[in-house]
Amino acid sequence: MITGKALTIAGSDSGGGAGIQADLKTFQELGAYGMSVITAITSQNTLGVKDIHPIPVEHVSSQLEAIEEDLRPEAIKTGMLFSVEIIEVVANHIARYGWEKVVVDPVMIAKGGADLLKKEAVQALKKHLLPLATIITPNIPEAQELTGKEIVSRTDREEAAKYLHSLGAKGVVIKGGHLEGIEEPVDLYYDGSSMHEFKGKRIETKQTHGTGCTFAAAITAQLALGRSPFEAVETAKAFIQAAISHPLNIGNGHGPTNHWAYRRNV
Ligand SMILES: Nc1ncnc2c1ncn2[C@@H]1O[C@H](COP(=O)(O)OP(=O)(O)OP(=O)(O)O)[C@@H](O)[C@H]1O
Ligand SMILES: Cc1ncc(COP(=O)(O)O)c(N)n1
Repeated sequence: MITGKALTIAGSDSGGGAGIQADLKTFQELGAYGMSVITAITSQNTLGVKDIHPIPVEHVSSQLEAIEEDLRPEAIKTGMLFSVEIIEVVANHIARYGWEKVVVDPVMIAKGGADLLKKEAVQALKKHLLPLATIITPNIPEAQELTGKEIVSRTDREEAAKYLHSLGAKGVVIKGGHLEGIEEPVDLYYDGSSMHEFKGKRIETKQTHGTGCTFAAAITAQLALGRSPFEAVETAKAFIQAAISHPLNIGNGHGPTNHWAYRRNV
């Protein structure tokens, strides 16, 4: 029986716009049951990241064990993983427990510029986590880091998606939020045989803190509820479009998106 149990393995954002907090709000809005494994505590608001406290690996491990022992997730999402050690322990547990629907959001740098993944951990992410991914959701700078290639054209994005698929990710979404000046930010989704595009309408706003986390969490909630990867990406695109279109206008920097806009259909 599908009950919609969704797990996020990510960092805590004290400001509530990204990370664990964005993920749990998104799960709730889409009718999934949310669970969390915290990898790091960030002291953060809409102006930026002030401090990062990584959680010792044994505590990451014991959170994962507690969930497997009793609550088995139906889909999981990874976000900020910070270090090689945390990536290894997370990947080992996912493989050992046979958790199957895995959304990997390869979070690297916060909007304000802080490193949320150590430089040396990019290779570990590629080696250990990418092969476990049902869907990986890099933005353009993250796709460049993962492929080692500059991405300018549409063809570059398609090639990047195919390359990441060849490394083991079953599905790849290259997000288009960073395509400056383009009216319809297109997210490309490659499922191993076809390239699909999901178009949005660009909103000129600073209120985009946590867009990537929210988008990936919406995919995860949908997978936990039994939707296909295609349906999950389609709904996630509508969810993030609504969340960006109805900003809360709080904080003095990059404000959070509006997680309840989609369900309330505002
Ligand atoms: N200004 C915008 N207007 C409409 N859609 C947007 C805008 N910015 C981002 N998006 C959409 O939001 C989703 C997240 O994309 P984005 O490329 O911003 O991810 P990201 O950089 O990982 O986000 P973040 O780092 O803030 O978590 C994508 O579906 C993208 O197309
Ligand atoms: C804990 C955590 N996880 C992810 C992000 C990325 O979000 P953004 O790029 O919008 O700052 C973040 N800022 N904090």
